Amino acid sequence: MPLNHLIRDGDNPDITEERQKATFSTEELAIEIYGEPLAQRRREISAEVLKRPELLDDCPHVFLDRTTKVENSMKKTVAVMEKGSEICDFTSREELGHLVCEVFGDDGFPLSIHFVMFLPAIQGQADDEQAEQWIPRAMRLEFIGTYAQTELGHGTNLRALETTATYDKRTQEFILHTPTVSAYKWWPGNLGKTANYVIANAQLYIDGKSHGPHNFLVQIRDENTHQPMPGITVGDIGPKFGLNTNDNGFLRFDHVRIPRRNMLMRHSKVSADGVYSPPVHPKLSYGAMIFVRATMIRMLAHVVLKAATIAIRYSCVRRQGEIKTGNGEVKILEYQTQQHRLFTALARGFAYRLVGDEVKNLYEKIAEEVKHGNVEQLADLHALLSGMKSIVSYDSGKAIEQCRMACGGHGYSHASGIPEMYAVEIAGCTYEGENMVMLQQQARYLVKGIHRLAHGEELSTMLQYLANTSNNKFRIGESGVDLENALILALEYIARSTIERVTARLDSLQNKGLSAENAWNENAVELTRASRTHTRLWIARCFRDRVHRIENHAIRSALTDILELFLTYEVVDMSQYLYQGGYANSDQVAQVKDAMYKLLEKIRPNAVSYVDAYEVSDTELRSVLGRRDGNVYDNLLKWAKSNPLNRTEVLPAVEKHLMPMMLAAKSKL
Ligand SMILES: CCCCC/C=C\C/C=C\C/C=C\C=C\C(=O)SCCNC(=O)CCNC(=O)[C@H](O)C(C)(C)COP(=O)(O)OP(=O)(O)OC[C@H]1O[C@@H](n2cnc3c(N)ncnc32)[C@H](O)[C@@H]1OP(=O)(O)O
Ligand SMILES: Cc1cc2nc3c(=O)[nH]c(=O)nc-3n(C[C@H](O)[C@H](O)[C@H](O)COP(=O)(O)OP(=O)(O)OC[C@H]3O[C@@H](n4cnc5c(N)ncnc54)[C@H](O)[C@@H]3O)c2cc1C
Repeated sequence: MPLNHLIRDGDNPDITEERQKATFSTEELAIEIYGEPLAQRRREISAEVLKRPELLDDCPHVFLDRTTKVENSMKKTVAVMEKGSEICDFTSREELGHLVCEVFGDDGFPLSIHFVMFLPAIQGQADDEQAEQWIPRAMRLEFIGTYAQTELGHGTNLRALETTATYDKRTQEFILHTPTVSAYKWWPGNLGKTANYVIANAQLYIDGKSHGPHNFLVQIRDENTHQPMPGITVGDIGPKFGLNTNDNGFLRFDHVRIPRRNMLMRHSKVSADGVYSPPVHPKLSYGAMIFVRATMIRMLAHVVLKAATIAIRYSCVRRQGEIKTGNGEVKILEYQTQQHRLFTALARGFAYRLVGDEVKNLYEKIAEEVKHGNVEQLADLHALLSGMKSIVSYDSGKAIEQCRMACGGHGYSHASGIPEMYAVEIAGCTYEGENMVMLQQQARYLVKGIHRLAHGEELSTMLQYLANTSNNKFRIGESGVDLENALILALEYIARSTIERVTARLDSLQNKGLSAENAWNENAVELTRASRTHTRLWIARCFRDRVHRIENHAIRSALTDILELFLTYEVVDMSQYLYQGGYANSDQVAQVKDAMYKLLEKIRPNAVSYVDAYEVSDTELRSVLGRRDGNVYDNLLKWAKSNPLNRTEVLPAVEKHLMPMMLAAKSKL
């Protein structure tokens, strides 16, 4: 029985040869990633989808115009809702998530924000009576909802949002209003053409006094006719870099009245006679963002692992050039440069995927406490997620782009599937908080940590390494210090010294009389760097702990290679910081590089098996280059021939424009 369970007859022999080299069971690695029941259910769901043409695309979706893409996704949504429960358990987020990936891919679908933000916002922020009123109807899809916070003029600075919700005591209603063009809601997913209700974030006014942004449930389209409600102007914002199947929208309220009980009142309340009760923590109305920041990590990792699957498989069936003259053309994966760009992407994908599980679990634990009024750990969670969403979105984007370029010219074609993946993934740097802004949110927390330490106050678990000042010398190669430990300590030093340095500079500027705000802005770039080093350390530690917990020896060993590659790559990438304070010398950094290159060689025979074990079906991958069977060239030709420009030998446009021009040119002779 081969260790790689994806070997089939008729596959490209070059890819079969790769699978025969596996040194671990791909099935066991899949179980480690997904857990046994889910690994099995995912395969069953993928097989069921293949049997149902109504869930599959008639042609590659990149050949379609935007209107057809949107229509297709709506048609398939109905098919999923009608038949989906025969295929998967709708109460399991994991199973449903997998079905959605199979059927819709990455580019969006009509219910994405309904499930990802609208429902979570109600679950976290509605009081029990409101939850009872709204959640069952929303779950049954009697209507579709979205989350409308960002405005044309403001997305980051939420305190400056202009939409108002003014309480009218006389009628016990809120009046939602868009006072200026810059106050139009702009960007919410599925707002453009789909949603009936929005959770609108608006400045609450009672008796002329502002109480800051709060969330309100507002009906924007009739549930039966889908026409905009009175006082509502709504539409789609137009084509974007990616996510064009999603109808991101604009929205204007013209004095729209809603009942008092449409303000989400779990945390803050307005009584019938207009008395305002504030929440136990001022930022609890930002809960839906915290939820998405926590869950998006795994989603971003998933895209990296898909891109790595495509590029690694393709690199084993693509032959070009010789390493030793006369020995014949080699698989491009034999080149060290190719291994370096692809295996480091693979390592980041695995790290973010497994760490993403931990982040999700931590979020669920703290969210439950917050629901019961305990907000003690909210600041830690907010800081962690601000850093995580920024590092993972940006570094995943770089990894995906490396995968695309590693496929040469064919990577630039939509046949590879990677351009669309990149376009979707990179949006994660912007949505749920622009990365530079979020990194600074975390930097506030780090600077406070250094100040607490200086005052002898206790540090949260996450920051305790800041007190480890005895870690001041790189211990790579020393007897009794293994590679992993030396690298983790190096990452701790990088983070600690960077945070200390920027805090000292910040303090000294303030001591010289600069205002706190100006001192901050003068150090903003370094503060974001400090944030990055801290988050990369947190990911490294969390990934290491996760790998150490694996019981299956062969799988732990396979993932240890990936972990060590990840750690060496992170240290090399940030090695300039190791020289500050004389922690390391160039020979020691060269040792880390050597270890990294050895790991590339070690990982090479298992490369295809690592991505096979992640088990993304061909349906979901939507890539000619990344096909499981490795039969790329025949299928590239088929893909090109089937594109709409090839439907006729002579394009009507050629007949209409170019032929007359050429005829006219000839007639002038
Ligand atoms: C399942 C995965 C996802 C699937 C996705 C599917 C497809 C992908 C497609 C599309 C994307 C989908 C959805 C996208 C949705 C959106 O983008 S919704 C809009 C998101 N908008 C934002 O994220 C806005 C970013 N801005 C902010 O969060 C805040 O304005 C900001 C934090 C920048 C500042 O807030 P402000 O009120 O001005 O606060 P201060 O700077 O004064 O800070 C005061 C203190 O409050 C702390 N704090 C801030 N936010 C929080 C929070 N959320 N929780 C806890 N604490 C918070 C802050 O740290 C300060 O603390 P200290 O005073 O330092 O102690
Ligand atoms: C694909 C996609 C889907 C989205 N979906 C939704 C949705 O469903 N619902 C919703 O409400 N919104 C949604 N958004 C909006 C999104 O949340 C915002 O675009 C995002 O929060 C960034 O805000 P902004 O556009 O105002 O950027 P800006 O804040 O204008 O950023 C522009 C630049 O200014 C910089 N900048 C801004 N403020 C500061 C500061 N204080 N310090 C330093 N630099 C700063 C930024 O770093 C950035 O470089 C979506 C956006 C995208 C791209």
